[in-house]
Amino acid sequence: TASQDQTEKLTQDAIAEAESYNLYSFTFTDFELVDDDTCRAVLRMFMQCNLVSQFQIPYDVLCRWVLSVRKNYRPVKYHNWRHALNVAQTMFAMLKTGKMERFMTDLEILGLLVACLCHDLDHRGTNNAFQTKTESPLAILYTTSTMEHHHFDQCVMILNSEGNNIFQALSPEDYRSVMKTVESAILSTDLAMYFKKRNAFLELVENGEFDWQGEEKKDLLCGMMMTACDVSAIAKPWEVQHKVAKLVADEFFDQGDLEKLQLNTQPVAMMDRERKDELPKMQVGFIDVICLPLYRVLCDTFPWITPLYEGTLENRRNWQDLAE
Ligand SMILES: C=CCCOc1ncc(C(=C)O)cc1-c1nc2c(CC)[n+](C3CN(CC)C3)[nH]c2c(=O)[nH]1
Repeated sequence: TASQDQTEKLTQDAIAEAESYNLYSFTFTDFELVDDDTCRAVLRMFMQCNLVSQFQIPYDVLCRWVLSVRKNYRPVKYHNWRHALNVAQTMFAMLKTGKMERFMTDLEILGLLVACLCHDLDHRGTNNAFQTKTESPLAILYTTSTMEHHHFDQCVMILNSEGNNIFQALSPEDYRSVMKTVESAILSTDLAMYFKKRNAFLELVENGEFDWQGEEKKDLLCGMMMTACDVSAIAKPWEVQHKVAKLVADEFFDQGDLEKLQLNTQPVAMMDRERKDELPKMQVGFIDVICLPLYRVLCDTFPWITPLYEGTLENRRNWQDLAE
Protein backbone atom coordinates (compact mmCIF):
# COMPACT_ATOMS: atom_id res chain seq x y z
CA THR A 1 0.00 0.00 0.00
CA ALA A 2 0.94 3.68 -0.18
CA SER A 3 4.00 5.05 1.63
CA GLN A 4 3.62 7.58 4.47
CA ASP A 5 5.48 10.41 2.75
CA GLN A 6 3.51 9.98 -0.50
CA THR A 7 0.32 10.11 1.58
CA GLU A 8 1.47 13.21 3.48
CA LYS A 9 2.34 14.98 0.21
CA LEU A 10 -1.02 14.23 -1.41
CA THR A 11 -2.87 15.21 1.78
CA GLN A 12 -1.16 18.65 1.63
CA ASP A 13 -1.78 19.15 -2.10
CA ALA A 14 -4.17 21.83 -3.34
CA ILE A 15 -6.84 20.18 -5.50
CA ALA A 16 -7.88 22.08 -8.63
CA GLU A 17 -11.61 22.48 -9.32
CA ALA A 18 -13.47 19.85 -11.38
CA GLU A 19 -13.69 21.95 -14.57
CA SER A 20 -9.88 22.27 -14.80
CA TYR A 21 -9.72 18.45 -15.14
CA ASN A 22 -12.75 18.46 -17.51
CA LEU A 23 -14.36 15.93 -15.14
CA TYR A 24 -17.98 16.72 -16.13
CA SER A 25 -17.37 15.95 -19.79
CA PHE A 26 -17.84 12.70 -21.74
CA THR A 27 -14.81 13.75 -23.82
CA PHE A 28 -12.44 13.69 -20.79
CA THR A 29 -9.06 12.17 -21.48
CA ASP A 30 -6.20 11.45 -19.07
CA PHE A 31 -3.48 11.88 -21.74
CA GLU A 32 -2.28 15.29 -20.55
CA LEU A 33 -2.47 14.49 -16.80
CA VAL A 34 0.78 13.76 -14.93
CA ASP A 35 0.56 10.87 -12.44
CA ASP A 36 -0.05 13.02 -9.36
CA ASP A 37 -2.86 14.84 -11.21
CA THR A 38 -4.69 11.52 -11.59
CA CYS A 39 -4.88 11.15 -7.80
CA ARG A 40 -5.95 14.77 -7.36
CA ALA A 41 -8.68 14.29 -10.00
CA VAL A 42 -10.03 11.31 -8.00
CA LEU A 43 -10.06 13.39 -4.80
CA ARG A 44 -11.94 16.14 -6.66
CA MET A 45 -14.61 13.63 -7.84
CA PHE A 46 -15.15 12.35 -4.29
CA MET A 47 -15.44 15.92 -2.99
CA GLN A 48 -17.84 17.00 -5.78
CA CYS A 49 -20.14 14.12 -4.75
CA ASN A 50 -19.92 15.22 -1.07
CA LEU A 51 -18.74 11.72 -0.18
CA VAL A 52 -15.90 12.83 2.15
CA SER A 53 -18.20 14.82 4.42
CA GLN A 54 -21.28 12.59 4.01
CA PHE A 55 -19.42 9.41 5.05
CA GLN A 56 -16.86 11.09 7.35
CA ILE A 57 -13.93 9.72 5.38
CA PRO A 58 -10.75 11.02 7.08
CA TYR A 59 -8.99 12.93 4.30
CA ASP A 60 -5.61 11.33 4.93
CA VAL A 61 -7.25 7.87 4.76
CA LEU A 62 -8.82 8.77 1.40
CA CYS A 63 -5.44 9.99 0.09
CA ARG A 64 -3.68 6.85 1.29
CA TRP A 65 -6.43 4.67 -0.24
CA VAL A 66 -6.23 6.39 -3.68
CA LEU A 67 -2.44 5.98 -3.72
CA SER A 68 -2.76 2.31 -2.65
CA VAL A 69 -5.28 1.62 -5.43
CA ARG A 70 -2.97 3.25 -8.01
CA LYS A 71 -0.01 1.24 -6.65
CA ASN A 72 -1.89 -2.05 -7.12
CA TYR A 73 -2.38 -1.56 -10.85
CA ARG A 74 0.38 -3.08 -12.98
CA PRO A 75 2.10 -1.12 -15.78
CA VAL A 76 0.38 -3.16 -18.53
CA LYS A 77 -0.45 -1.40 -21.81
CA TYR A 78 -4.17 -0.89 -21.34
CA HIS A 79 -5.67 -2.41 -18.14
CA ASN A 80 -3.64 -0.05 -15.93
CA TRP A 81 -4.41 2.75 -13.44
CA ARG A 82 -5.22 5.23 -16.25
CA HIS A 83 -7.98 2.90 -17.50
CA ALA A 84 -9.44 2.73 -13.97
CA LEU A 85 -9.37 6.54 -13.72
CA ASN A 86 -11.10 6.92 -17.10
CA VAL A 87 -13.81 4.44 -16.09
CA ALA A 88 -14.39 6.28 -12.80
CA GLN A 89 -14.55 9.64 -14.61
CA THR A 90 -17.18 8.32 -17.04
CA MET A 91 -19.22 7.12 -14.03
CA PHE A 92 -18.85 10.60 -12.50
CA ALA A 93 -20.02 12.22 -15.77
CA MET A 94 -22.97 9.77 -16.10
CA LEU A 95 -24.06 10.54 -12.52
CA LYS A 96 -23.61 14.31 -12.75
CA THR A 97 -23.89 15.47 -16.37
CA GLY A 98 -26.00 12.41 -17.25
CA LYS A 99 -28.25 13.16 -14.22
CA MET A 100 -28.30 9.49 -13.20
CA GLU A 101 -27.45 10.39 -9.62
CA ARG A 102 -31.19 11.04 -9.16
CA PHE A 103 -31.76 7.28 -9.11
CA MET A 104 -28.89 6.54 -6.72
CA THR A 105 -28.45 6.91 -2.97
CA ASP A 106 -25.23 8.58 -1.78
CA LEU A 107 -24.03 5.17 -0.56
CA GLU A 108 -24.57 3.68 -4.05
CA ILE A 109 -22.63 6.59 -5.59
CA LEU A 110 -19.77 5.91 -3.16
CA GLY A 111 -19.88 2.21 -4.05
CA LEU A 112 -19.94 2.85 -7.81
CA LEU A 113 -16.95 5.22 -7.80
CA VAL A 114 -14.94 2.84 -5.59
CA ALA A 115 -15.93 -0.09 -7.85
CA CYS A 116 -14.80 1.80 -10.99
CA LEU A 117 -11.42 2.66 -9.50
CA CYS A 118 -10.90 -0.93 -8.24
CA HIS A 119 -12.59 -2.90 -11.05
CA ASP A 120 -9.37 -4.06 -12.80
CA LEU A 121 -6.94 -4.11 -9.83
CA ASP A 122 -3.78 -6.17 -10.42
CA HIS A 123 -4.76 -6.97 -14.05
CA ARG A 124 -2.00 -8.88 -15.81
CA GLY A 125 -2.98 -7.92 -19.37
CA THR A 126 -4.53 -11.33 -20.02
CA ASN A 127 -8.22 -12.29 -19.99
CA ASN A 128 -10.27 -14.98 -18.19
CA ALA A 129 -9.90 -17.46 -21.05
CA PHE A 130 -6.11 -17.20 -20.72
CA GLN A 131 -6.25 -17.90 -16.96
CA THR A 132 -8.30 -21.02 -17.64
CA LYS A 133 -6.17 -22.25 -20.55
CA THR A 134 -2.92 -21.83 -18.57
CA GLU A 135 -4.51 -23.24 -15.37
CA SER A 136 -3.24 -20.16 -13.54
CA PRO A 137 -3.55 -20.04 -9.70
CA LEU A 138 -6.35 -17.48 -10.14
CA ALA A 139 -8.33 -19.84 -12.41
CA ILE A 140 -8.03 -22.55 -9.76
CA LEU A 141 -9.19 -20.11 -7.07
CA TYR A 142 -12.10 -18.72 -9.13
CA THR A 143 -13.43 -20.83 -12.01
CA THR A 144 -15.94 -18.22 -13.29
CA SER A 145 -15.30 -14.48 -13.78
CA THR A 146 -11.76 -15.33 -12.68
CA MET A 147 -10.16 -11.91 -13.04
CA GLU A 148 -13.19 -10.02 -11.74
CA HIS A 149 -13.18 -12.06 -8.51
CA HIS A 150 -9.49 -11.29 -8.16
CA HIS A 151 -10.05 -7.54 -8.73
CA PHE A 152 -12.70 -7.53 -5.96
CA ASP A 153 -10.37 -9.54 -3.71
CA GLN A 154 -7.64 -6.91 -4.22
CA CYS A 155 -10.16 -4.15 -3.45
CA VAL A 156 -11.00 -5.82 -0.11
CA MET A 157 -7.30 -6.37 0.65
CA ILE A 158 -6.59 -2.63 0.25
CA LEU A 159 -9.59 -1.61 2.41
CA ASN A 160 -8.34 -4.01 5.12
CA SER A 161 -4.84 -2.51 5.07
CA GLU A 162 -3.73 -0.18 7.86
CA GLY A 163 -5.10 3.36 7.38
CA ASN A 164 -6.81 2.54 4.05
CA ASN A 165 -10.38 1.84 5.15
CA ILE A 166 -12.39 4.68 3.62
CA PHE A 167 -15.55 2.92 4.91
CA GLN A 168 -14.37 2.97 8.54
CA ALA A 169 -16.99 5.47 9.74
CA LEU A 170 -19.94 3.62 8.17
CA SER A 171 -22.49 1.77 10.30
CA PRO A 172 -22.28 -2.03 10.04
CA GLU A 173 -25.44 -1.94 7.92
CA ASP A 174 -24.07 0.70 5.52
CA TYR A 175 -20.72 -1.13 5.37
CA ARG A 176 -22.46 -4.37 4.34
CA SER A 177 -24.57 -2.52 1.80
CA VAL A 178 -21.72 -0.61 0.12
CA MET A 179 -19.56 -3.75 -0.06
CA LYS A 180 -22.43 -5.57 -1.82
CA THR A 181 -22.66 -2.68 -4.32
CA VAL A 182 -18.89 -2.78 -4.91
CA GLU A 183 -18.76 -6.59 -5.29
CA SER A 184 -21.73 -6.74 -7.67
CA ALA A 185 -20.45 -3.79 -9.71
CA ILE A 186 -16.93 -5.23 -10.11
CA LEU A 187 -18.25 -8.72 -11.01
CA SER A 188 -20.60 -7.15 -13.59
CA THR A 189 -17.58 -5.91 -15.59
CA ASP A 190 -17.12 -9.50 -16.86
CA LEU A 191 -18.65 -9.18 -20.34
CA ALA A 192 -20.06 -12.70 -19.93
CA MET A 193 -22.17 -11.26 -17.08
CA TYR A 194 -23.16 -8.27 -19.23
CA PHE A 195 -24.81 -10.48 -21.85
CA LYS A 196 -26.80 -12.26 -19.11
CA LYS A 197 -27.96 -9.05 -17.41
CA ARG A 198 -28.66 -7.07 -20.60
CA ASN A 199 -31.76 -9.10 -21.50
CA ALA A 200 -33.28 -8.69 -18.02
CA PHE A 201 -32.47 -4.97 -18.19
CA LEU A 202 -34.08 -4.65 -21.65
CA GLU A 203 -37.28 -6.23 -20.32
CA LEU A 204 -37.47 -3.66 -17.51
CA VAL A 205 -36.99 -0.79 -19.99
CA GLU A 206 -39.60 -2.26 -22.38
CA ASN A 207 -42.05 -2.61 -19.49
CA GLY A 208 -41.60 1.12 -18.89
CA GLU A 209 -39.55 0.87 -15.69
CA PHE A 210 -38.92 4.37 -14.40
CA ASP A 211 -37.89 4.45 -10.75
CA TRP A 212 -35.27 1.69 -10.65
CA GLN A 213 -35.70 1.23 -6.92
CA GLY A 214 -35.44 -2.16 -5.27
CA GLU A 215 -32.32 -4.29 -4.97
CA GLU A 216 -32.69 -6.37 -8.13
CA LYS A 217 -33.55 -3.49 -10.48
CA LYS A 218 -30.80 -1.34 -9.01
CA ASP A 219 -28.30 -4.18 -9.38
CA LEU A 220 -29.20 -4.52 -13.08
CA LEU A 221 -28.92 -0.77 -13.66
CA CYS A 222 -25.54 -0.56 -11.87
CA GLY A 223 -24.27 -3.51 -13.87
CA MET A 224 -25.20 -1.84 -17.17
CA MET A 225 -23.61 1.42 -16.00
CA MET A 226 -20.36 -0.37 -15.14
CA THR A 227 -20.10 -1.91 -18.64
CA ALA A 228 -21.02 1.46 -20.18
CA CYS A 229 -18.11 3.05 -18.28
CA ASP A 230 -15.73 0.14 -18.91
CA VAL A 231 -16.01 0.44 -22.72
CA SER A 232 -16.49 4.24 -22.78
CA ALA A 233 -13.19 4.81 -24.56
CA ILE A 234 -15.15 3.64 -27.63
CA ALA A 235 -17.17 6.87 -27.45
CA LYS A 236 -14.26 9.30 -27.16
CA PRO A 237 -13.25 11.72 -29.95
CA TRP A 238 -11.63 9.78 -32.79
CA GLU A 239 -8.02 10.77 -32.03
CA VAL A 240 -8.41 9.52 -28.44
CA GLN A 241 -10.30 6.35 -29.45
CA HIS A 242 -7.71 5.53 -32.11
CA LYS A 243 -4.83 5.82 -29.59
CA VAL A 244 -6.70 3.76 -26.97
CA ALA A 245 -7.57 1.07 -29.53
CA LYS A 246 -3.85 0.73 -30.24
CA LEU A 247 -3.13 0.24 -26.51
CA VAL A 248 -5.89 -2.39 -26.28
CA ALA A 249 -4.67 -4.11 -29.43
CA ASP A 250 -1.07 -4.16 -28.21
CA GLU A 251 -2.16 -5.77 -24.94
CA PHE A 252 -4.31 -8.31 -26.84
CA PHE A 253 -1.42 -9.09 -29.20
CA ASP A 254 0.93 -9.66 -26.23
CA GLN A 255 -1.52 -12.27 -24.95
CA GLY A 256 -1.67 -13.80 -28.41
CA ASP A 257 2.14 -14.08 -28.41
CA LEU A 258 2.02 -15.79 -24.98
CA GLU A 259 -0.58 -18.27 -26.28
CA LYS A 260 1.58 -19.11 -29.31
CA LEU A 261 4.70 -19.52 -27.12
CA GLN A 262 3.33 -20.99 -23.88
CA LEU A 263 0.36 -22.93 -25.19
CA ASN A 264 1.49 -23.55 -28.76
CA THR A 265 -2.06 -22.65 -29.88
CA GLN A 266 -3.42 -20.17 -32.45
CA PRO A 267 -4.92 -17.10 -30.68
CA VAL A 268 -8.32 -15.63 -31.65
CA ALA A 269 -8.13 -13.02 -34.46
CA MET A 270 -8.39 -10.13 -31.97
CA MET A 271 -5.18 -11.31 -30.28
CA ASP A 272 -3.25 -12.38 -33.36
CA ARG A 273 -0.82 -9.66 -34.47
CA GLU A 274 -0.56 -11.38 -37.85
CA ARG A 275 -4.22 -10.37 -38.42
CA LYS A 276 -3.98 -6.74 -37.25
CA ASP A 277 -5.33 -5.55 -40.61
CA GLU A 278 -8.71 -7.02 -39.54
CA LEU A 279 -8.79 -4.73 -36.46
CA PRO A 280 -11.13 -2.05 -37.97
CA LYS A 281 -13.64 -4.75 -38.96
CA MET A 282 -13.40 -6.27 -35.47
CA GLN A 283 -13.96 -2.88 -33.89
CA VAL A 284 -17.15 -2.42 -35.95
CA GLY A 285 -18.26 -5.83 -34.69
CA PHE A 286 -17.44 -4.96 -31.08
CA ILE A 287 -19.37 -1.69 -31.43
CA ASP A 288 -22.40 -3.43 -32.99
CA VAL A 289 -22.53 -6.40 -30.61
CA ILE A 290 -21.64 -4.74 -27.32
CA CYS A 291 -21.43 -0.96 -27.31
CA LEU A 292 -24.28 0.47 -29.43
CA PRO A 293 -27.05 -1.82 -28.04
CA LEU A 294 -25.99 -0.86 -24.50
CA TYR A 295 -25.73 2.89 -25.06
CA ARG A 296 -28.99 2.90 -27.06
CA VAL A 297 -31.01 1.24 -24.29
CA LEU A 298 -29.41 3.44 -21.61
CA CYS A 299 -30.09 6.61 -23.62
CA ASP A 300 -33.75 5.58 -24.08
CA THR A 301 -34.24 5.93 -20.33
CA PHE A 302 -31.51 8.43 -19.48
CA PRO A 303 -31.37 10.83 -22.47
CA TRP A 304 -28.62 13.01 -20.95
CA ILE A 305 -25.97 10.35 -21.66
CA THR A 306 -26.64 10.52 -25.40
CA PRO A 307 -23.08 11.82 -26.04
CA LEU A 308 -21.88 8.25 -25.33
CA TYR A 309 -24.19 6.84 -28.04
CA GLU A 310 -23.34 9.59 -30.54
CA GLY A 311 -19.59 9.33 -29.91
CA THR A 312 -19.73 5.57 -30.51
CA LEU A 313 -21.76 6.01 -33.72
CA GLU A 314 -19.17 8.50 -35.01
CA ASN A 315 -16.32 6.09 -34.24
CA ARG A 316 -18.22 3.28 -35.95
CA ARG A 317 -18.18 5.41 -39.14
CA ASN A 318 -14.44 5.98 -38.75
CA TRP A 319 -13.69 2.29 -38.18
CA GLN A 320 -16.00 1.33 -41.08
CA ASP A 321 -14.06 3.69 -43.40
CA LEU A 322 -10.81 1.99 -42.34
CA ALA A 323 -12.36 -1.46 -42.80
CA GLU A 324 -13.18 -0.90 -46.48
C1 LIG B 1 -10.05 -5.21 -32.12
C2 LIG B 1 -9.02 -5.40 -31.33
C3 LIG B 1 -8.12 -4.39 -30.78
C4 LIG B 1 -8.76 -3.08 -30.33
O1 LIG B 1 -9.92 -3.41 -29.62
C5 LIG B 1 -10.49 -2.45 -28.85
N1 LIG B 1 -9.98 -1.21 -28.79
C6 LIG B 1 -10.56 -0.26 -28.04
C7 LIG B 1 -11.70 -0.56 -27.31
C8 LIG B 1 -12.33 0.50 -26.52
C9 LIG B 1 -13.20 0.26 -25.55
O2 LIG B 1 -11.97 1.71 -26.85
C10 LIG B 1 -12.23 -1.85 -27.34
C11 LIG B 1 -11.63 -2.81 -28.14
C12 LIG B 1 -12.19 -4.11 -28.24
N2 LIG B 1 -12.55 -4.74 -27.11
C13 LIG B 1 -13.09 -5.94 -27.27
C14 LIG B 1 -13.56 -6.82 -26.35
C15 LIG B 1 -13.66 -6.61 -24.88
C16 LIG B 1 -12.33 -6.79 -24.25
N3 LIG B 1 -13.98 -7.89 -27.02
C17 LIG B 1 -14.54 -9.11 -26.43
C18 LIG B 1 -14.19 -10.37 -27.14
N4 LIG B 1 -15.57 -10.41 -27.70
C19 LIG B 1 -16.27 -11.64 -27.31
C20 LIG B 1 -17.76 -11.45 -27.29
C21 LIG B 1 -15.99 -9.29 -26.84
N5 LIG B 1 -13.84 -7.76 -28.34
C22 LIG B 1 -13.27 -6.54 -28.53
C23 LIG B 1 -12.89 -5.84 -29.67
O3 LIG B 1 -13.06 -6.29 -30.82
N6 LIG B 1 -12.34 -4.60 -29.48
